Parts: sequence; structure tokens; C-alpha cells
Amino acid sequence: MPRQAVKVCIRTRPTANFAANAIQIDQGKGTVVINTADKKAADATHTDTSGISNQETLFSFRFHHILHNVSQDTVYSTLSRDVVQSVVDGTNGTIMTYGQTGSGKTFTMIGDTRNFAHRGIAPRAVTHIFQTMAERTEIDFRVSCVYYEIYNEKVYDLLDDLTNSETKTDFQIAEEKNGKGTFVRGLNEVEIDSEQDMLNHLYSGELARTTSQHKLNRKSNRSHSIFTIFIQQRARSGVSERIVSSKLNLVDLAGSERLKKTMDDSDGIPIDATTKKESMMINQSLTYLEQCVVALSKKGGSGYVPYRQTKLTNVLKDAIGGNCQTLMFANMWGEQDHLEETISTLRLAARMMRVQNETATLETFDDAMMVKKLTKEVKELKQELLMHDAMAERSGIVYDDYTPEMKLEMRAMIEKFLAAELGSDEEADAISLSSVRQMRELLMQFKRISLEKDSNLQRAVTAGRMGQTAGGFAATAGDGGEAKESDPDFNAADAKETVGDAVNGEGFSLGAAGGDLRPDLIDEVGSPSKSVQGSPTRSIESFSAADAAQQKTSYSATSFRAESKGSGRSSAVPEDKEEAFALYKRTKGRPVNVSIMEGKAEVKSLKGKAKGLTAECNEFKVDIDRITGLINKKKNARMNQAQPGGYDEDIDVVDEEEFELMKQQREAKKGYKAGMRELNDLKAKIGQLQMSIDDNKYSLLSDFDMWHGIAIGTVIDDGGGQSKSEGGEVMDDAEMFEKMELERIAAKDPDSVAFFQAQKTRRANMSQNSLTIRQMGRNKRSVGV
Ligand SMILES: Nc1ncnc2c1ncn2[C@@H]1O[C@H](COP(=O)(O)OP(=O)(O)OP(=O)(O)O)[C@@H](O)[C@H]1O
Repeated sequence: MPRQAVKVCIRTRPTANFAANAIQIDQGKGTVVINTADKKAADATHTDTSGISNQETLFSFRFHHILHNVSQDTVYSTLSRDVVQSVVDGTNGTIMTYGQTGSGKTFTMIGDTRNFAHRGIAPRAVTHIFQTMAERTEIDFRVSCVYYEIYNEKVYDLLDDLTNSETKTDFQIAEEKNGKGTFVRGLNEVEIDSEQDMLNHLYSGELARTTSQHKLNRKSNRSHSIFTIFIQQRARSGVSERIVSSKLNLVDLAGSERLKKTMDDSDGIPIDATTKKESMMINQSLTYLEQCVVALSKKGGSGYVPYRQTKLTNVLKDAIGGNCQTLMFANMWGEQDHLEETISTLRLAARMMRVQNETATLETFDDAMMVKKLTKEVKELKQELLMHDAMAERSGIVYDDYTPEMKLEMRAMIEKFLAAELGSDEEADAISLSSVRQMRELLMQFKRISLEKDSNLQRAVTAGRMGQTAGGFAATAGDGGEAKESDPDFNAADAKETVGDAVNGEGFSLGAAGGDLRPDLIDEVGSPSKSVQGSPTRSIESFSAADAAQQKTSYSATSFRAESKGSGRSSAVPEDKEEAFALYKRTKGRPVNVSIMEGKAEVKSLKGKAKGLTAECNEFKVDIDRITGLINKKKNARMNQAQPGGYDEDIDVVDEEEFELMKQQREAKKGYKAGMRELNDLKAKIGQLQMSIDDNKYSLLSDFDMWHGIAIGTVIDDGGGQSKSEGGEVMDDAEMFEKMELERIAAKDPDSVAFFQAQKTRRANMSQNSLTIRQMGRNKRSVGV
């Protein structure tokens, strides 16, 4: 992992009273020198309240960057842009502002919410992220955010209703090493789909901060606020299982003034208990922040770091000494009165520069996607093989899974082979080998026949009718494997199920095969094959002969558009949604509908297959249990024969019968494992198919809504693929004004549209909030508070 020092940038708040005699800034060299000699002399005549050490008067610092009297734009483009860019590229980033109250931390981070040119790092980062994502069309991005503050060691969710007394504040901080890193569990994490949406959340969180100031009797600037943007990305092309996750923390820390200063009531105004508590809590958390920085900045930084001491240091664990690219803005207010705060801010900032972080892209893998990708790969390889076989003039090789019918054919080959006379032509012609896979399946069938034979024998032995089994095997191995009523193993219930018959309405029995009974098949898109129509399991309701006739009527999107434009609505489309949907499925939505139904048919057939396999596995299991029982019995008998107390060599010697049983047990276990493997593969396949059916269903429904809207005239199609609501055409004055305003803003600066729209939402929320606040004030007054 590449190591990177935390970057530190000093930003000054512009002031007319800049202490030029005490502070010297050299932007080029990145140095700040503070001389407190004059202040000491001045203070010597009064009681010393400065808190500056008596001996030291000259303080000199060097930083990565100093931004003295610069615009918000420069603050973003100088260093912040790079951090945000690396977050979109897939690594974690943190930008924080630190400094005394009033030094410009919030101005730097959030900026002026009413002025586009003075917007801060957070809104600029949001625009930057969404613009970059829009350019990367090949990547599928998922974005979400949380916004919270830490006040008096409690976490408040700024995207929740903070005025509700039941709102949760006992959030826990958790850590996911290979996931989110450190994060607050249980916050409202909102999925975001546009720049404006995220700006709305940012500003509504800001508003919640200031509103709670009134409602909960506390000051917004006495809390640390953290806005985190989570980004997940994966490639759109093909099937990508690789997910890259990153996050951007935007942290606005509480003012770092001296405790003594905030607790000082020398101006005659008594300090209330709330302010005292707030100051102590801020002081405590910033002291621990400093301790963490000190511990990390020591050579090697491998000692104890007190992250867990406060909520702030705990949530910033990634940002200081973790997997993150971190940028700290140390805000200073260069006036004579604030020299001590400035020195203390610069001291921590200088230490911060020594903290090393390790940045690495965090990758995880989506299992379902991985299966999908591998399935696709297998399919492609099979096609490759088929081509290879065709070129080598080898035919008849199957690379797909063997269908139950194919397996039965192979079983018949074995049976024919076994029944043929030794050395006869019939024996030689019975089996034609084409591939290793086919050979393996033939052996599997052979094994099944052999196991069945064994189990028949065993049953016969148990039932004491050994002599009657001679025809049993022959009947199973006879023509086409059809059991006969005269066979001793014939089971009337089993005989009802033949291949191609539904079992409990799902799938097909693998019982005695009738050659012409085949499972559901669709021979071409949408048109059912003969066997489908005849099949008792036919579930493709919408494809009746009548449907097929109706499908001849061709409805294209353009014809609907033309009809709807001419007459206001298409006379061919019923207004009733259910009827219209049925029509849609047969016309425009037919390809998607067909693929849904094909998918369903395949799922059904796979489920049938899975059912057959489950039954096979169960049979193996029963066999395994039975054979194990017999082996244990034999073992116990041997043990009982042994001399008590003495060692009998015969105990370990198994006889021929037991050896045979052990062989059978091993074979049954192998069969069971192979069956289970096949079954699991099938289940994965069914899962994927189901997912794609759901996707198709979703697009069928949403496309239908649009199609129906256009056809019945509730949505107007402007021909360019963009539709707008009919109501939008007839605008009232306010709407007209809004449209014109937006056009004006867009013409001036297209990047500012989202900001202005979010600002409008904020204004609307604000007026609602101020109404409530005003109401609260009136209530307080009326009860004499
Ligand atoms: N660079 C700047 N340019 C213009 N005005 C600024 C600048 N920095 C700060 N200000 C102004 O100074 C005032 C205090 O700034 P701000 O609220 O951002 O300080 P703060 O450090 O966040 O304080 P607090 O700790 O109280 O939240 C605001 O009115 C802000 O507009």
C-alpha cells in the first residue's frame, strides 16, 4: 500500500485588522512566523490572559500550502479537487477543517448557501463527483450519503428528524476492515441518484443543524459535523463481479478555542451549564484528536493510538493513520486577539503533517456475478469446443448438461450391451463412444444399474425371496427400460409417472421412459412446440392459438405515436390497464414477454431436473445409511467375538462380505457427492435465471406504463424520446417563472443549475422550519418561559 502524509493547508480569514506586526506569511515558501514579543509587552501591563508561554516569543511553521485571502474556487482547485478525484477513482478521502470559532471552517467546507460563487468544498465536491460519473458511461456507479454531527459525545443523524424527542442518539461506531472502514452503524444512509438530490440532502442536514440550535437550545458550531459520500462502482460491460468501494468524509470540526476563554465570565455574563459542558466535551475530543496525531506522528507511529477515547477520534480512524488520503485545512483568524488560538491551531496542523496514511483501493467480489461470469465463460468454451469438433469432423458430441432423455438413452445402451451375448456384433454395436464426458455418464449409468441390482438383491434377501429376483434386473434392463406389471419390482404408484409427466405440477418424472414423452420445449421464440401443447405441464397461458392469431396485428411505437398525436389517444389501446397490458404483452412487449416465459419454462424444467436429482441423492443417502448399518452390525459381531481383555488379531480382519459392503458404501458416497454437486450447480443456475426474469418483468412493466401513457394521451411524446407530463404544457405563472429562471441560470453557468434548485428546496424547508420555530417561540412565551 502506498504511504502518504496527511496534507495540511492553512487558510486565513480575511480581516481588516490583520496583525501584520506579529504574523508574517510567505505563501511561496509555505511559512508562517508569529512573533508575540509585542503582545507580551502589551499584556505585561495588564493581567496576562494570553496563555502564551512566558519564555517563547517566536513561532515558526512550514506547511504544504498557505491560502491567504483567496477565493473559494482556489480553495477547491488547489488541493481539494485531487482528493475528490481520487475518491471517484476508488480510494478513500477525507477533507477536514480545523481552527478556532469564527476562523472560517464552515465557510470553507459548506460556504455561503445563498451564493453560488461562494459555495464551499462540499457542494463543489458533489458537482465534481456527479460530473465525473456522467463522463464514465462504462461504469455503473452507486452513490449514497450520511450526514451526522457529534455533540456532547452523542451522535445526531442530521438526515433524521432531530426535533423528535424519540430520535435515536445512541449510535455505535463500527469497523468493517474490508468494507466501509470505520462508520456509524444505524444512520440513515440515503441512496442518491443526482447532483441535486445530494445537494438537497447536504443543505437539509445543514438546516437541521441550525434548526436544532433553536429547538434543542444548543449552538450548531459546538458540534463536529461529518458528511460522508459512499461510492460503489463496477464495470457495465459484460458481467463484472469486481466492486470498488470508496468514501469521501467532509468534516467540519467544532471551534478549538481555549477552555479558559470559553469558561471566562470576566465580561459579567454568567456561563451557563450547557456552554460549560459543550466546551469541556469539545476540548476533550480535540485533545484526544491531538493525542492521536502526536502518537501517529512519532517515528514509526506504531505505538498506542487512543482512537477509542472519543467518538470523534473513533470515526476519524481511517482519516488519521488509516486507509485514506487526508487533507486538513487549518483555518486561522490573523488578528492580535486571536494569536494564542492561531499558534495552537498551527501547532496541531504542523504535527498533522507527520501523520502517514496508507491508501489502497478496496475491492470486493459479487458472488452472484462471479457465478454469472463463470457460467458465461463455460458457455463460450462449449461453443468453442463445438466449433473445434465441427472442424475436426467429429459429430454428435454434447457439451451441455445431459437431459433426462439423453441419460435414459445411455442407460439403454448399457442395458443393450449387458444383455448382448459375449463377443457378439450386437455387443460391439451397443455403445458408440464420442467423448470422455459421454464415457463418464455411461459409467454413471452402469453404476446406477449395478447399485439397483445390489439393492434389489438386498431387498430380496431381506424379504426371504431370493429365488424370485432373477427377472427383476432383466426387466429394468429390458426394452426401453419399461417396467412391467409382472415384474417383481413393479410398483403401481411409480408406473403412473413416466418421463414427460408432471410431478405435482412441477417438473417431470424420470421413471420408466416412453420415448415420445418429452418435457416442455419451445421450438422457436414464442411459438409452442407440439409437445408443449400436448404437455400437461404447459404453463405458458398467454400463448394460445388465439393469441398467435392476434400477434399478426403489428403495433409499432411509431404507429401508436401517430395515433395518439392525431386524436389525443389511441383508439386501439384500451384505457383499462389490465386489458391494455394483455395487449401490450402480445404486441410491443412481446419479445420481453416471450423471454420471461422462456425463462419461466426453463426454470420449471430445471426445477424438475433438480427434483429428479434430489430423489437420486436421497436414494443414495438411503443406501449409504443401510450399508453403514450392515457394516456396523458386522463390526459389532466381530467385537463381541473377541476375547474379553485380550487382543484378538481377528478383530481387525474384515471378511469378504464386509469388504464388499465397504466397496458399495464408498460407491454410494461418491454417487451422492456427484449428485449433490450437480444439484448445487442447478440451484445456482435457477437463481440466475430467476434474477434475469425479474429484471425483464421490471422493464416490461415500466415500458408498458410509458407506452400506455402515450397511447391513451396522459403522456405526450415529443418525438425525441423525451416525454413530459401533459400538465407541464399548460404552466401557471409560477411554473413559467421557474422555467425561465432555470433557463437563465443554465445559460449563465450550466454547472449552477443543481445548486440553485437545491437552494430553492432549502428555502422551502427553511420557511417551513422557521414557521415551526416561530410557533415554538410563541408557545414558550405564552407559558412564561
Ligand atoms: N474566507 C472568507 N471569506 C469571506 N468570509 C469569510 C471567510 N472565512 C470566514 N468568513 C466569514 O466569517 C464568519 C465566520 O465564519 P465561519 O462560520 O465559517 O467560521 P467557523 O470557523 O466555522 O466558526 P464556528 O466554529 O463558529 O462554526 C462568517 O460570517 C463567514 O462568512
